[in-house]
Amino acid sequence: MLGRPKFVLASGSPRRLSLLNQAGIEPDALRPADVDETPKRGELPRACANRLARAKADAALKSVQLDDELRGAFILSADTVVAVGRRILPKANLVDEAAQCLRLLSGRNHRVYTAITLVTPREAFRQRLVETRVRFKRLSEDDIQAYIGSGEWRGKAGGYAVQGIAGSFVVKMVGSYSNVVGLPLYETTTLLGGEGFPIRFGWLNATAI
Ligand SMILES: Cc1cn([C@H]2C[C@H](O)[C@@H](COP(=O)(O)OP(=O)(O)OP(=O)(O)O)O2)c(=O)[nH]c1=O
Repeated sequence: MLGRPKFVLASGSPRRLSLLNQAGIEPDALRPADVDETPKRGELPRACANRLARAKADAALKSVQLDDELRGAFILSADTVVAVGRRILPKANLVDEAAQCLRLLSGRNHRVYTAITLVTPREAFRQRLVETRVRFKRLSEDDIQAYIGSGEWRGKAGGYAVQGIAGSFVVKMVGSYSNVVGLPLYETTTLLGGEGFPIRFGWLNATAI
């Protein structure tokens, strides 16, 4: 019997790997793509997420094509963008960037977009864009400084990680939670299943606590 098709995650994000694992998918290889993630001038949030997910998939495909073990694998990439209106928030790497993001998000609604790109074994590209609306409580300057001290914002789009302390900032969320963390699990598994990748939860060992 043929084994399951190979699967490559084109991401260096530990969150994406753990979300995939949560859905019962263990990648055969990780191929993080080194792409310039700077939004283009005037680029809208959805377009930016779509473009970057596609660029990560393109880069991973090039590396997979050169690898005898992985050729013909399914490849999945993703990009998460946090936006207030048309404005794309940075992936915060500096304290000032994170503090500015949090001041902007305080007491307001924002949107989190994750684009996923799937490359099939026949090298067809499939793309999905998922949107989640999030409302934060009002954050005092003390809240912001305490959060900055946690360091949890580092490398995160919009300067926060909902899976940590910032989960308690959320007054309301409309849409997928896993999408905010970085990989929308319903859309990912549906897309993969629709392209013939076996999604069989029966194979799983239960991990929920
Ligand atoms: C909003 C939010 C983002 N994030 C993370 C998800 C992504 O890892 C990151 C956004 O950056 P991305 O550029 O989407 O991903 P990445 O550079 O971390 O990984 P790769 O390109 O290799 O796949 O922010 C959280 O972990 N929690 C959150 O609540």
